[in-house]
Amino acid sequence: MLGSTLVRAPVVEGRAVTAALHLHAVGKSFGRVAALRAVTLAVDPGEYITILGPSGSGKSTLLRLIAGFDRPDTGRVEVLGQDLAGRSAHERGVGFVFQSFALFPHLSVFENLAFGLRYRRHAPVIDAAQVGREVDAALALVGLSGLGARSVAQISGGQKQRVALARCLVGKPRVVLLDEPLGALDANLRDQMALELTRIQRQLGGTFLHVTGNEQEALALGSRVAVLDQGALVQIDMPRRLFERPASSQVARLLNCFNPLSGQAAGGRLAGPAFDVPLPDVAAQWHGAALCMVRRDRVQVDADQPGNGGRGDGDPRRAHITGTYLASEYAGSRVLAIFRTGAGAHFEVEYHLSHRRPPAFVAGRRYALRWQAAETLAYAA
Ligand SMILES: Nc1ncnc2c1ncn2[C@@H]1O[C@H](COP(=O)(O)OP(=O)(O)OP(=O)(O)O)[C@@H](O)[C@H]1O
Repeated sequence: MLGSTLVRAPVVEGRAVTAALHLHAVGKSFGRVAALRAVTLAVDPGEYITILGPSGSGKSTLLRLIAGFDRPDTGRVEVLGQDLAGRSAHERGVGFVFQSFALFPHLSVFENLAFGLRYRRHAPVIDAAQVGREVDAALALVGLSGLGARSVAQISGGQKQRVALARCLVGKPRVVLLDEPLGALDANLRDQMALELTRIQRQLGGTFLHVTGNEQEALALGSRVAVLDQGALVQIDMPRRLFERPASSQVARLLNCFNPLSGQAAGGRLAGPAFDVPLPDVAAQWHGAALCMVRRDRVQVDADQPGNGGRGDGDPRRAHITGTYLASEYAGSRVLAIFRTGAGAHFEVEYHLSHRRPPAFVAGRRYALRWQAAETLAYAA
């Protein structure tokens, strides 16, 4: 089977002794732009790591340095303990799946896979029967058995994505790099292919590094998620931990599921334009500029009670602000209800339809938006 031939790191008493991929303080600048700043990351064999970052955060640069398409200015890249400095892209044993698929358009699906096997510099496969077996195994792995004779011009976008993945895997890479692999697919295909990627990775036991700007993709697929911001790795954590405890307000913003409230902290409360809400206990003694992040799915919406001065329903640990309902966005199993606060900012409340349904809000009407102080995240600004 294809998976059994992938190179794995030695394991002692169930613990890997060598990282599959180890970046040591890798830095890269383009002129005055620091694309990567001392990035250090160790990826265990068999891990599926997602790298989440906004546009321009250095995701592609990072992959290009690992793949050997570009060289770091500082630091080093190791695969299974070997320093890759001075090794060309062909000699690294690192596979790359491009967002644009980068297939040879004039070749069949079979030939797209066979090409790399026959013409690679290190250990080319010349025996036609062996080429056939390896290509068939890779096509079976990605669910494309029987499609080998088809021209790549005659297959769908989803199938192209699978061919691109199979073409990478047929070379038995030690590490698989995926550059926004779902970016070119429509929403249905994206969900399907996301499941396929994790199935394939588990089946192979391979090491995958997947970069994306989509927080849901990063959280759903990664066994750990590394967050890249302005060229620096700002947090590496399991998805649940990252979601519940973003290390900074930048990370929380990137997760795209919080409402930010900036104001002045004093006396255990955060006061800002048109709000005055209790801070969580960790920030009870704070004094000065601060930022609270309120999870969209933790907000309760009720009919507003006029004249309460924004102090809420008497529970001092429960925050209360007033918002005017604007509109809702429906996204499959979720609904996002959008309100405007007294300060003119948008405040969003998320309803997961399997848990709770939104009431019938009336556009232009004022509502009370409430949450528990203990459930907010506080950051010094
Ligand atoms: N060849 C280059 N020459 C000059 N600047 C570059 C080059 N490649 C990248 N940069 C700059 O380095 C920074 C990081 O770019 P990079 O493409 O790695 O980001 P990214 O996170 O992959 O972005 P996107 O998600 O938009 O592809 C950006 O400021 C970019 O403009």
